[in-house]
Amino acid sequence: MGHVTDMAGARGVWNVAAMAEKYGPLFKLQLMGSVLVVLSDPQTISRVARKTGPGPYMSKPNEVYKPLEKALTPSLPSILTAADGPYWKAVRQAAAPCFSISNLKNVMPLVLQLTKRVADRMQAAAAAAATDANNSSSAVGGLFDVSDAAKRITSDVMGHMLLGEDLQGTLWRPSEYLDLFYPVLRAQGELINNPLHLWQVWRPDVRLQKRCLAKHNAIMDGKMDRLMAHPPPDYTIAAHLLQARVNGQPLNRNQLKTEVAAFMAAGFETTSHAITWSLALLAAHPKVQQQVLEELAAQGLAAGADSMQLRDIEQADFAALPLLAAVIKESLRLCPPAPWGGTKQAPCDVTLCGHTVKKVRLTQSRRCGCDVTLCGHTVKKGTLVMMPLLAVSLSTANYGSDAMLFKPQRWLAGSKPAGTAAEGAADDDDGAADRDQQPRSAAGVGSKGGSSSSSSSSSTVPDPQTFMTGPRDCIGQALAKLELMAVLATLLGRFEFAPGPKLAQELAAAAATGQPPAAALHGLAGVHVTMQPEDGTMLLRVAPRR
Ligand code: HEM
Repeated sequence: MGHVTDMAGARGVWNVAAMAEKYGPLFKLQLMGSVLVVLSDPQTISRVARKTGPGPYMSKPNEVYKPLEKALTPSLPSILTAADGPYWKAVRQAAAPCFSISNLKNVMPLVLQLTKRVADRMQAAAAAAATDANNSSSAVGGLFDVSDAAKRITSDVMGHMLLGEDLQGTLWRPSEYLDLFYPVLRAQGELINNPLHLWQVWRPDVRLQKRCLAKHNAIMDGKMDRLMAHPPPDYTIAAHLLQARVNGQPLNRNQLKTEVAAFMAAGFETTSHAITWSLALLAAHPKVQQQVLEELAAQGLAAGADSMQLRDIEQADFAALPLLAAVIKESLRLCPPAPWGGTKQAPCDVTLCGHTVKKVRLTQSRRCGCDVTLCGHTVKKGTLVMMPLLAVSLSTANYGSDAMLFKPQRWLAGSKPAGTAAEGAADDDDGAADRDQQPRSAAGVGSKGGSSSSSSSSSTVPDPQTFMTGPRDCIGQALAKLELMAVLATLLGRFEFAPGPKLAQELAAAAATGQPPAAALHGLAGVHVTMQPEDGTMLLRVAPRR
């Protein structure tokens, strides 16, 4: 099919998505001596990821996730990377209560406070642009980096939730952690692509990455010193982790450090990109943005003639904002922050999709025991089964010929009568003629059935593949959904968002070649573990709503 490097690098996941489109919902890649099965059918993915249902449960293979452990010394497994077993279970059970509905109620005021700090900053940027005598641009509003702002909000949320610490990102104080995080993430991405990378010490980029990793390690050591000296507040994830027991023993300092780093990274990064991509997609689809505004206004959540009347969103409002929830689902579909999804390993031979995948040896020393059949194909014991979410999202078999179009109304099917204003607006924006409301084989995917126990109302339940399903699903998904709804409602009720110069240029280029706006966003994106703006920024024009 190609070279192994087709899968590596910032664009590798798009190549795998293109292969899935060409070869179907289950195909096999041979990587050196190993066989990798790639799935893009949502039902088969649910079947593989869940513990219940037909067939054996597939565990997470630690060796695949090992490069993610290299950011800290010593490199230890974390909740994110450990294979299913007593260690992972103890950490997961200890942390789970932090994401309960009752605990998240306390997080809502914090999210609002942090978002309003960002709104003040946006207001200032818009005001400065309005009074700037040198501003020759006819475009309305001030330029604002929403990617930077989103990272500041979500990292501050995690600072409080994880350690009870105010990281002051939304006060625009310098943050050593944020400055370092992206070089560290890129170093990890490089490591996944090329495990020899960190030994190539003659390369200046490798030396820089090594320095970043060492500094990141030192920051986490500092956090541990503080944690040991001053026990964190009871509501924090760290406090819960201190209660974890593995075979009767508490986590040692290095295990605790590893978990704190894993929660911090997994908790702030993905959600910040989800906010960024949602705002960028709405900037590129002004009619949908207008519909969202009308939905917010109907609930008293949008600035009108008297902006003093604007009230804060509450969790109880979420159910009355189905279009905003659908916009979030559609953004997570088109720009999944974790586009590689998850990888599992067949514990024995499994049948999937009616195909048989032969017994393999991953390494010289590991021998496989039995075969596994998936969808009628037998996947042999030891085979790695990869479930890249971007391949699920872009598959026309799953979402029809309009899979690349931003159509939030596809998630309203069944819950909204056909022909609502929202549907019309979204269709017009992408010029989509196809009004078929049902996602194809993913029709059941957005339903409550596949979501985890932490999900809230059906209107806010994203496609379960966004957060994976089963025991290794995303532990933080309820927090992520809360942040997305609260941050987006607060910002969209106050500001109008339009493309900044770079996005406008990409959109024009895409339109000139007959490509949809999502292709323009993909053109600006790169995958370094997560899908993020390749240059780290997303400049949009922001103008206060009147
Ligand atoms: C839009 C935001 C988010 C997305 C798209 C997302 C996506 C995912 C995905 C796809 C997985 C499965 C990875 C795999 O199987 O390899 C995962 C796992 C995980 N996520 Fe998230 N996540 C988000 C937000 C969060 C937040 C807010 C937190 C924590 C506060 C979090 C913490 C974790 C952890 C700890 C795991 C590993 C769970 C386990 O294996 O038991 N995530 N996430």
